[in-house]
Amino acid sequence: MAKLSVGVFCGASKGNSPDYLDIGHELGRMLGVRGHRLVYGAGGIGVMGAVARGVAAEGGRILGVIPEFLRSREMSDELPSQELVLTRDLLDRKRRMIDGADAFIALPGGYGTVDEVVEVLSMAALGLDVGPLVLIDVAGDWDPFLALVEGMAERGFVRRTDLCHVVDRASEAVDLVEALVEPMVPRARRGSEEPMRVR
Ligand SMILES: C/C(=C\CNc1ncnc2c1ncn2[C@@H]1O[C@H](COP(=O)(O)O)[C@@H](O)[C@H]1O)CO
Repeated sequence: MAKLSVGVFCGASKGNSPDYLDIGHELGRMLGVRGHRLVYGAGGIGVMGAVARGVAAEGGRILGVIPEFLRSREMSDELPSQELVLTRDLLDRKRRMIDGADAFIALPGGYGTVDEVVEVLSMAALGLDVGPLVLIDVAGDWDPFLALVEGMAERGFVRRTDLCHVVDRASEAVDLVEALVEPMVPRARRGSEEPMRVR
């Protein structure tokens, strides 16, 4: 199996149940064990931090991408060692993460997570070059979002409602991205900024 760069979108908050941090950490561990590189928003807090620490616990590789203005707010003391790209703003971060990943896994989160998920879905809907997207559902988290998409389709505003996959376990998500990316030619890495190492 080729080693992938997997973009993970998830909350900078920890949610209202320990399950969110647990599944984030488990996802990170799975990525590390399978030798995939985590591409994420460089957070040391919330579910983002749990995913990164999971990867680090298995000695995995991490690329963090964060706008300068979020560094002090989201990078925290518990941030594991990683390569870091600093971006001008959130839009630049999103572009860099999407261009730098072969596939995407989204855990529950807030506005930032939904923004990133919608970006990938709308790119796929337009036929642009973007990796497959798998959503991990912990407690019905994605149901309202999926209902919104179904509703838009029923009203004739969305043509495809099959542009992402939903699973409820970290291992299923990793299995699925491996299966979805394997038949494809790996995407060319874009972006020219040299990452710096932190910690
Ligand atoms: C403000 C802009 C766009 C819409 N909002 C966001 N876009 C991208 N990233 C965001 C946005 N709001 C928060 N974030 C960051 O995403 C990460 C996860 O956030 P969550 O809300 O906890 O899911 C975290 O790093 C947030 O800071 C203009 O481009």
